[in-house]
Amino acid sequence: MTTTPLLLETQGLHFRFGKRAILQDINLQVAPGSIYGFLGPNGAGKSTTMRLLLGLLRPAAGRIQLFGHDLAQHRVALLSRVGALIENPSLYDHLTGRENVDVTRRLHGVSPARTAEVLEIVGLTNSANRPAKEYSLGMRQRLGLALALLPDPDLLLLDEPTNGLDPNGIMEMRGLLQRLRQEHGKTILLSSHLISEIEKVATHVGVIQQGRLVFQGRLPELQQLHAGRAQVMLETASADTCRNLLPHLLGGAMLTGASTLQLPFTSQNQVATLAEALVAAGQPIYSLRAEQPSLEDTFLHLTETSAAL
Ligand SMILES: Nc1ncnc2c1ncn2[C@@H]1O[C@H](COP(=O)(O)OP(=O)(O)OP(=O)(O)O)[C@@H](O)[C@H]1O
Repeated sequence: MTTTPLLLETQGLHFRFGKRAILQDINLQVAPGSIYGFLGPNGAGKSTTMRLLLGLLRPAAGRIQLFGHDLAQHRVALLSRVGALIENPSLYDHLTGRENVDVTRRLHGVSPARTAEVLEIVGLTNSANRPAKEYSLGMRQRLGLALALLPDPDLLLLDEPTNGLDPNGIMEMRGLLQRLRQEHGKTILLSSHLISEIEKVATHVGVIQQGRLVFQGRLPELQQLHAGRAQVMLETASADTCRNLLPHLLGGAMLTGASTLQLPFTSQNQVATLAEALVAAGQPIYSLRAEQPSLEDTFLHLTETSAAL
């Protein structure tokens, strides 16, 4: 996928809970400086993968490499360069945002000046003296991120960081992730079950379905794959008649109703040629249009294809 050395790589990662295979042959490739969107429906194995990457679970087989080194052999040193937000952050509700950061800062042995820095990065400077119990869910997530940023990690692992946030909270988190990448040089692996979320922020995407990676690449590659799924929709009097009259143009079309046909879109010229041929054959055109399925639909298609394999 990339020629630069990878910041995070898994090779043939397998994991089982008891006899049940949860992850199979996961080969993640996360390039430095990327925002890698780890996308999959609920239960696909995103959280389990994150836990493996953090050394919280042990793989049944396979290797995890962080910063070019084997996690199993250099666990403590490598994980000291990783910040994580895995579930809702555990905060002391009666303490202020600043006090919450300070407690964790002392545990990390980081300099006192870092507290104000991380609060500033996550945009909580103005709310730093309010108790955490007064924070919105979005502010709590950002405070959790501030804690994760204390040791200035190179890699951030964020499991569904926008889950449960309102649209405003989602936008703030998105802006924050972009700043962390662009201004602070962080590499970010973030999971989500919503492609609409990933699409707005990720540079790379990995799609996981039922414990298998079914797509991995740059976001434009996924979008290209998506563009290739555009369809021509035709509404006429008799779909069957049109198909019989124009086998060279409509032979591969799918009947979606007695009067509707659908076929893969190849070019604008294809649509124009089809319109001319229908008119020449004396068939009415009630509507003829190229239609792009939603990106959500492509994502589902990817996962359905893999399920069928
Ligand atoms: N402790 C456990 N014991 C047995 N099975 C588990 C356990 N934890 C998770 N699983 C199963 O592992 C699979 C993957 O779960 P995981 O939480 O990694 O999925 P996910 O993609 O993160 O989904 P979600 O967004 O719903 O958390 C699911 O089928 C889940 O039921």
